[in-house]
Amino acid sequence: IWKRTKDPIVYSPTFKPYPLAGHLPRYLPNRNRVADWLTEVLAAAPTNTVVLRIPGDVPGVLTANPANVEYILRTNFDNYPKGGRFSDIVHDFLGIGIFNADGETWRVQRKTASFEFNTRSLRSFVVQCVNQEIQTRLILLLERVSTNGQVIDLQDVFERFAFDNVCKVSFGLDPNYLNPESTDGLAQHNNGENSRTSFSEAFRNAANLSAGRFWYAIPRFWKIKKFFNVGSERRLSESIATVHNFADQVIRSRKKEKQTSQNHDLLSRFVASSGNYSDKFLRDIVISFLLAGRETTSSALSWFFWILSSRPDVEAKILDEIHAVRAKNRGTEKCGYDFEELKEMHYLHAALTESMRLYPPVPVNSAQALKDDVLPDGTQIKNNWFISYNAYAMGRMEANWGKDCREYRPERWIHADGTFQQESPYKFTTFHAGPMMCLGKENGVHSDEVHSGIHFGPFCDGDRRKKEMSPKGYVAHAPHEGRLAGSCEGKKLLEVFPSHLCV
Ligand code: HEM
Repeated sequence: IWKRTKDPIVYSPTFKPYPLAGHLPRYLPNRNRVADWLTEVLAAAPTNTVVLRIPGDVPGVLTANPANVEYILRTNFDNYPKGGRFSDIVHDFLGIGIFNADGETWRVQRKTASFEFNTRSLRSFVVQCVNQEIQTRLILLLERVSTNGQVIDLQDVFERFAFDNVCKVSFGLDPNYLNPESTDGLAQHNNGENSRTSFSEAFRNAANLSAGRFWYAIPRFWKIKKFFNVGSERRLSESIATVHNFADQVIRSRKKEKQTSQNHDLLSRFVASSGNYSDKFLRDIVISFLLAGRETTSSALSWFFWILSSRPDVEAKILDEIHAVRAKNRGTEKCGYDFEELKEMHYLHAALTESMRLYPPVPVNSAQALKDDVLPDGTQIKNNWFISYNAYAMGRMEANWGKDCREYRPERWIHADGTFQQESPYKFTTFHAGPMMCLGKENGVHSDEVHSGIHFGPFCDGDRRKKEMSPKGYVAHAPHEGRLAGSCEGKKLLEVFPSHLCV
């Protein structure tokens, strides 16, 4: 048996599989601490890269090596689409939306979306939506909780805050999920708004249950549950149906308004663009955008405030910087910040980036090889294998960040002249890199073009974009607005939530 099953694959000497069982016996005792376990595995491997084999699944490569990451995300991009392994799992929910698309289907969405993300009008719309959400909901909620001495789940609050924002920007729709009238953060809606509430809840369930499919010890076991329509799969199909029905209604009415609409949201922009998209295609696009901005933003904010709760020194520096910028620009009495002010807050930028280095909202990202290949560190990869880069582990590799890699130290992002200094996106992979880099990141595709040397040629209209860019090319980003909310009126968010943050 041993001879017949002898594996021709070359494994890392520090991460050998068991005969037949592969790495399953190593994975099972660590399945409740996968992120830390994989960090240990990758840190011990000579090139921070290992081959993984779980019986019943295709083998794959895990890496935390920036040279390998650059190779798969940029140099040999065409050989590493998302592929069927990923797409199969999320297809029910995302369809062929940008998050789940490859090839021409991805390119079409990326082209329109990246153009729109760099327009001044969309950026102004984002600022307007986020400011409104902060002033009329978030601050009211936090103030009331603080006055009453209540305990709330801050991650839940941020999730609702992010969902309201991203719905308004993507859909032109306000679900009012962060309702200040509700002390536990749960929206209590009246009759007319019930469908919006159930849409928000259904969206949350659909996202969580779809993600749960990745974590089965027996890969594809969820397909059996889906076939019999039981348990989590039944709940998932119900949630998806609710989301889809609601989205379809909005899309139909938006198409009717097409000629008269002055809406600035992304859906209206896609409807108004020259592409004659089907309702289903538009639905897939919008759902991907909702997913893209919702949990990423709330996860980033939750970890950031959790870290700050134990670092009063960093909190004090952030507040000093905010006060200095405010005093310099327009005194202390006004709330809200514009792009130019945010750009002056280098320490705040560093503090947030450092928190996302250690706790990236998207900790793992995968692609699938189309052809056999050899990565820059010599690791062999075969056709159809998956390849994952592990952003969580990458933020904790001594080879990437030095001996103090596990320390939270915003100063590592500050240049000698006091300004924020970017890192290569192939080393700081929190926002992905290469042509598929996150569109929600400030500087959007531009920062990546600078790092990767890629020009978006066929997908971007350089002239119009240049005209519409602000003088310094800054792009709106929901978390910037959110995280400044607490400093309005001089209040410190961390005094409001001393130690009750749930993450
Ligand atoms: C802290 C906040 C965020 C983080 C850490 C983040 C991270 C990421 C990552 C890792 C990806 C790559 C995903 C993949 O290809 O599998 C991505 C893609 C994307 N992000 Fe973000 N994101 C954030 C916020 C946002 C926001 C607010 C939006 C806008 C609504 C957004 C829009 C997108 C889009 C459209 C893509 C797909 C790009 C493509 O495939 O071409 N992101 N983001």
